[in-house]
Amino acid sequence: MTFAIEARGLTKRYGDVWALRDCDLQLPANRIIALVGANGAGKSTLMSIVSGLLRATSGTLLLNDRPVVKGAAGTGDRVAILAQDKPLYRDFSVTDMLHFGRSTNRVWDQRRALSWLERFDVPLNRRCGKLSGGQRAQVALAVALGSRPDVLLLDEPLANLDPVARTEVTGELMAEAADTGMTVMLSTHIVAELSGVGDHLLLLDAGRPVLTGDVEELLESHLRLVGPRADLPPGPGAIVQAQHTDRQSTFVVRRPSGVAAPAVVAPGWSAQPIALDELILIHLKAAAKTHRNLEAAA
Ligand SMILES: Nc1ncnc2c1ncn2[C@@H]1O[C@H](COP(=O)(O)OP(=O)(O)OP(=O)(O)O)[C@@H](O)[C@H]1O
Repeated sequence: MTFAIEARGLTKRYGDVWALRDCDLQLPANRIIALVGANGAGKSTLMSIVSGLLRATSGTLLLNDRPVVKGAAGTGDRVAILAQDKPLYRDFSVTDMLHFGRSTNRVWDQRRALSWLERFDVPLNRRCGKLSGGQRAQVALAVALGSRPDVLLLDEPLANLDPVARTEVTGELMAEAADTGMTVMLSTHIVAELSGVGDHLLLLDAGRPVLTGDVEELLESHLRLVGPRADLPPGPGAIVQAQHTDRQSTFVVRRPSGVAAPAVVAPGWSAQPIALDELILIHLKAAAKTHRNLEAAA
């Protein structure tokens, strides 16, 4: 199978700071990948390496099966990155920004860039410096889309958008990905508003992937089991979290893929689904506990 983005042992160190640690990743093509992690987790670093702007300390990164070399990202593949500080010229009108996009990109799709701006009612003759933060984000997105990338990397693109625009943007990006075969990787640390943002998840913690997979599959495979005090949960699955009182135990388990959730788990036990934002927080807590244990053992 060809993955849009594949990493093997990918590591990036800035002096003694490990931004990425020995990451193995396989991310599918033609999807919206939500790259989630706390501040400093390594999201921007990963995107910069994927885009060819930054060299990894060690390891390999493949884009559509071809190695990415700094300065020549995935030879033959078009990669667009939209960094956190959206690069727009304040004195340029929106139309000027599209001319700029046309003159600085090998491939340019004016219709695609324009239809994005029209879709979001961005005034074309207004100077970028006079646009709202959300409108500036839309212009930067339109310029990135105009370059017809195979892989579009968006670093915190939703931060300046209101909740309605956020949902619309992610919906439109999913439609664009379906129409064109583009893969989108979109970073965010707004866990509470993650629902519907991506169809594939990559959760980074302290430079390491701690959870990755199809969002629907992840939601289906995780269950919260509540029952009488027990050392182990009933049924199959890896324990992600265990909490106990004198009389009751609560486990969050990740069941093997393809195993349907049972209607009744075991006598006295109940099973509940877990929302995505909660699932992410549970995995982050589990990862932090593992780090603490590893540090204590070292
Ligand atoms: N140029 C640099 N020099 C030294 N350390 C750096 C540099 N860039 C990033 N780092 C460090 O690498 C780690 C990962 O940073 P990165 O910017 O990739 O995280 P992030 O997940 O994108 O964070 P945020 O959500 O805050 O943008 C952090 O500890 C950061 O301080």
